[in-house]
Amino acid sequence: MSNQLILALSKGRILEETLPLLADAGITPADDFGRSRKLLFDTNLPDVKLVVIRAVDVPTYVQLGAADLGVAGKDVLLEHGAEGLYEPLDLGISRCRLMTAGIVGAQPAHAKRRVATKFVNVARRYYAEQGIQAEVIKLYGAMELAPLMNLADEIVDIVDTGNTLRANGMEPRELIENISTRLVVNKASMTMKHERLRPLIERLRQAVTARLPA
Ligand SMILES: Nc1ncnc2c1ncn2[C@@H]1O[C@H](COP(=O)(O)OP(=O)(O)OP(=O)(O)O)[C@@H](O)[C@H]1O
Ligand SMILES: O=P(O)(O)OC[C@H]1O[C@H](OP(=O)(O)OP(=O)(O)O)[C@H](O)[C@@H]1O
Repeated sequence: MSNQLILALSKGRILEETLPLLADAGITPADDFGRSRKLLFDTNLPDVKLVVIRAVDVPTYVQLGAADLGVAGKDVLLEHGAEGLYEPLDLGISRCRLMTAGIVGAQPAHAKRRVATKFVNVARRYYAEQGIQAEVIKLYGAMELAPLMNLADEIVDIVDTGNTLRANGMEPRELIENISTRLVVNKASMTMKHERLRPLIERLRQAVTARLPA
């Protein structure tokens, strides 16, 4: 393990909300951040580097110790599994819900419910807990299209405003989990680099707390 602390950030929507939070915690990326094709960045803190990767890859980097810490949606963490990871902090950003959804008014047409989702592990677990037989179909995006094209009876997906569902004649059904973005830490790093990780986690914790309504 190197002497650097590597923080893995989720690209996209989460990144936009993570950067102001990092700034509040006194962590700012080097000047070229966002202006180059680079993926590994220095910060104002000499021993902290950032990597910016796809959201689904963050748990893998942190679990396997390529990164010491990571910022990832709870949806992604539930799907990946928690092995080798601590989750010390809810960052309170990118809030949304993981839900089942279907065509407005439609009843599942098949004895074994066909469910399209990119969250296959979450979906299998959820339907098993409900005692519902489900055939889970893996998709990588545009889940809302699947019931319209009769590929599936239902989807499991992220819902925020509900606009995407409404725009496609669909309705939210059951809540599976409330989602927000979490800080995750590699378990071995937490032991080996505790002295340097602890103040960093504390700075982030204070930045999160400062945003809570009084
Ligand atoms: N509509 C939403 N509102 C709030 N948070 C959301 C919403 N959609 C997704 N999220 C959260 O943001 C995370 C990343 O979403 P984003 O749409 O940027 O990436 P993605 O489409 O899953 O990733 P990629 O572009 O790499 O395929 C999700 O894992 C979830 O935690
Ligand atoms: O309830 P809403 O406010 O409409 O948000 C839900 C939508 O947001 C996410 O998609 P996103 O906009 O990130 O697009 P993508 O995942 O397909 O890239 C998610 O996959 C839903 O489709």
